[in-house]
Amino acid sequence: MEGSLLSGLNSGVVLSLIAVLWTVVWQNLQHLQLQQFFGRHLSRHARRLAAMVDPYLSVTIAEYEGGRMKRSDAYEEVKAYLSDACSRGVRHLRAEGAKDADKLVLSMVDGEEVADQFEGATVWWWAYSKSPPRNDAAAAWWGGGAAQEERRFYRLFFLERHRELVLDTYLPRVRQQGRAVMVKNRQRKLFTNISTQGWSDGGFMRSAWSHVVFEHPKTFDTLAMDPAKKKEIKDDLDMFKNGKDYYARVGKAWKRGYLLYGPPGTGKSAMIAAMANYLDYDIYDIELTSVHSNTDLRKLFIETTSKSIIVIEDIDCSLDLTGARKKKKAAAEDDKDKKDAAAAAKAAAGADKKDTSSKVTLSGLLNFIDGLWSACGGERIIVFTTNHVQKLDPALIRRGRMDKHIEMSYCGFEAFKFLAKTYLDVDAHALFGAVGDLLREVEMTPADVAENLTPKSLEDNPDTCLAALVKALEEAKEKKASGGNDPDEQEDEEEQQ
Ligand SMILES: Nc1ncnc2c1ncn2[C@@H]1O[C@H](COP(=O)(O)OP(=O)(O)OP(=O)(O)O)[C@@H](O)[C@H]1O
Ligand SMILES: [Mg+2]
Repeated sequence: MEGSLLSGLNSGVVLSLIAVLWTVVWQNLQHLQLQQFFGRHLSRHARRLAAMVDPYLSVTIAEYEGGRMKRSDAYEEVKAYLSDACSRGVRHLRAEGAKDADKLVLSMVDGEEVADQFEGATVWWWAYSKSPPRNDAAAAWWGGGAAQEERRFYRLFFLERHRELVLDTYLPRVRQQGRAVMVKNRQRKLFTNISTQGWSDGGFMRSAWSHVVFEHPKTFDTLAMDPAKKKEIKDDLDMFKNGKDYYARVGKAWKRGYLLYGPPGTGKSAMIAAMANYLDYDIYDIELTSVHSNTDLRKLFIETTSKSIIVIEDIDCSLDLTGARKKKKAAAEDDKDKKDAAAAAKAAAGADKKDTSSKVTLSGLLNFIDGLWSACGGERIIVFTTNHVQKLDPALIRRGRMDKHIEMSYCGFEAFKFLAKTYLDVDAHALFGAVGDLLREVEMTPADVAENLTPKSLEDNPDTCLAALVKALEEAKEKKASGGNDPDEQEDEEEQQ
């Protein structure tokens, strides 16, 4: 018994060695471009030979599935599972940061192998990668265009007599445990899209997104807004998060659109951060101006993972349908800053160029939100923000696409009281009445109120901070009375002419 196990193990190691050698030989053949000459015959014979002597089976799990469109969940799960298993037996490891700042998540580097035990059976995991081919014909087969990146794989070897155990019990267990490890080590991420300029030239990026760890401190507890409105939003988010069965029952894709609109500084971006922290989701922040076609936009979408918030900020400024406004705004700003008409013309020309290079259209965007592709994955929230809701195409913001419209408005008395509590730790004060009256007369954003309430020196206290706010509000009121114009309104007026 022991002998057969030993011989089993030995032949396992020998066969793995043969597999490794074969890969090296194969890669070199490719390298020498003799692959077409020998490759097909050799690989067929080798496979036949292996089938005669090999009592082992293998399962290969590739990093990408569906061509190169989607990262494989199974691959990530196996990687996470092995990160627990492999720190024991592997000599060469790759390390990534973990949720706990002192810890590292380890995985095998390519070419490493690790054995695992399961209900008396031994299996071996082997990590390897394939380099992109160097001739054009093979490159086209590889993934369309001149693919630049390696492909990574895990291959599992096991004895034929363990086929059922491994396929029916072990592999599902690996995926399950992998998911648990992923949750344990999960750091929330803030993704942004890489410019897609290179894609259409035939190049290929490993991922369309780059990311940093998401560590925004804003939560609903520190977001000043009407408590009733805040509760409504939190309830809506809870319903969404726990709504898997509901969405399946009514036959809708598990996603929800939010439109946040309001003047600058009213907390739209802050609200997105609070939503992500509340739901424990990742954020994908799409910069539409660096997406060059509808196809690229779709690719971006497919690469997002579930449990995420997809954000397009200032949607009115990024789409073709408001291109004219953008040019006018750029020109106006330049005029104001530099008093230089030539520079303004140049800026407008620059805006022109940008518009022609970005081919994302309204219909592309609509498709992105609720086309057939949008149903893949699930559990995604899409958020648009804008300062000018009235300029958006009604098709874009109709219910079903943007299900919930949230107005982020100027600071009201309730929001002020909240900010006073957060910033100064006061619930009541003699100046509250004056602030309340002034807030009814003048519009001030929560960002400005918060700034006035922030202590500026060690001598500052609630009295001085509140007095500073009252002063700022009075100044704003005087300005309003003397006819000071809001630049946004001015711009709107210009446009209407
Ligand atoms: N309601 C609020 N409660 C607490 N802080 C707020 C609130 N609104 C704004 N702030 C603070 O003001 C600053 C600016 O807010 P934010 O960036 O969210 O505004 P915005 O609406 O996204 O503006 P823009 O339209 O210019 O992008 C942030 O530091 C934010 O924390
Ligand atoms: Mg913002």
